[in-house]
Amino acid sequence: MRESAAPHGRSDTTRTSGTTRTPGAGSASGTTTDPDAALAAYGWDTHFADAFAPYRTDPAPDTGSGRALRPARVVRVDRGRCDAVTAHGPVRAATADVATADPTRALCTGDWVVLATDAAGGHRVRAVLPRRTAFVRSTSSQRTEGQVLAANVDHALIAVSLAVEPDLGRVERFVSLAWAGGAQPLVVLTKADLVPDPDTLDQLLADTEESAPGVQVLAVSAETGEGVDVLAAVLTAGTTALLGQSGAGKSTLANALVGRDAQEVRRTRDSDGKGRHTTTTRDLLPLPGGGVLIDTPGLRGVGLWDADEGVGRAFSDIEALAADCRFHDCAHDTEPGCAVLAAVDEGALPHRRLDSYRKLLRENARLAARTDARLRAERKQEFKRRQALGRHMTERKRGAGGRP
Ligand SMILES: Nc1nc2c(ncn2[C@@H]2O[C@H](COP(=O)(O)OP(=O)(O)OP(=O)(O)O)[C@@H](O)[C@H]2O)c(=O)[nH]1
Ligand SMILES: [Zn+2]
Repeated sequence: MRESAAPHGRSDTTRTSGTTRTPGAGSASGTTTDPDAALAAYGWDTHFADAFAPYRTDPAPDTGSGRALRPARVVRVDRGRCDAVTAHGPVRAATADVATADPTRALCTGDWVVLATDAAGGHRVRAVLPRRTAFVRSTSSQRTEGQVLAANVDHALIAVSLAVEPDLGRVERFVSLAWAGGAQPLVVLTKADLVPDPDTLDQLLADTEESAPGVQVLAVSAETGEGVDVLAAVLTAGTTALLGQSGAGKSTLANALVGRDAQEVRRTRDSDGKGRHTTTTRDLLPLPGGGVLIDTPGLRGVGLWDADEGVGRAFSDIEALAADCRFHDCAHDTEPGCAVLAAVDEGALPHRRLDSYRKLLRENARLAARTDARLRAERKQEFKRRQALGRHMTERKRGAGGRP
């Protein structure tokens, strides 16, 4: 809602909050900066501030230290712990309190959480604020299940290398995935310096635009810097996730956007944190001009997950044509009066694109069928476990004479 509210204010706070904190600033009393402003560099906005409000008034008696609960954004998750950033810098926190058997609800990069700190300086994630959006993918064909890759992503930057002819089917897949994840896609043709002929570059841009209706397509070169400023300006608000095949130039682009200096500053600042951990925010990078970049390894190879609507949006041109098919359940295959096939015959719609649409829908349907069965079985098991646990607890209480 207030997405465009204050990119400038945001970038200012990024700089001041990033460089003026000194070691030991963790003791809340010495803080003069508005914590909300410091967190804005990591994508904090009124939406999350509202979600956090009930915790803010909570004096957190259960921490036993009198310390207030704080908001933090998750940078990376590993077994039982996560790296997160707070208004006062990076922390490492235990995640046992928010453990869940449902992989689509598991804590992930980009989540905003409620952090409790005990008297000894130990941090725990107490709760996860409701996600605005989530990127979920299918993991493997054997154990079909959704895995959250990134949460609260506003834009998806799809990097496609111009070192080879762009694979438009892959562009379509990523665009579907972006929409399915609730993010606005943006296609970036990287390594533009490798296509010196402007006419060829224009043609490649046009072909890509045709495969991604309603999506901005930009050409950039990290090598020459061409287009990087334009891209940075597009990313100033909200959180952007980097998607794209291996070798597409994502890391190079991230470096160009973040700037080498910024990364070095961050690295030295990481050592300010308590303990010996070498927390880096590599997966969650505040951009110097505003906005946050999420670059997690998991996002790099992608399968669809519950992406029906995403595919529909990525192929909005085909879905619009389909409204004119004679049969409302037309498969655009051999049906008479098919408006989609007519558009292909007229040359208005590339056949390649229709094939790609069908393929992605089929793939998604296959996954959905497999998962439904599995999820049902899992929920049943979970229910049985809880029931057994409930019985066990009651029996224990009785056994110890602790009848309520
Ligand atoms: N000519 C040219 N080469 C580039 C450009 N950007 C990246 N490259 C090269 O492309 C290769 C891959 O770049 P990376 O940034 O590592 O690609 P990536 O997408 O992060 O790859 P993964 O980490 O495997 O996912 C490297 O050899 C880069 O030097 C560019 O703008 N122009
Ligand atoms: Zn049809």
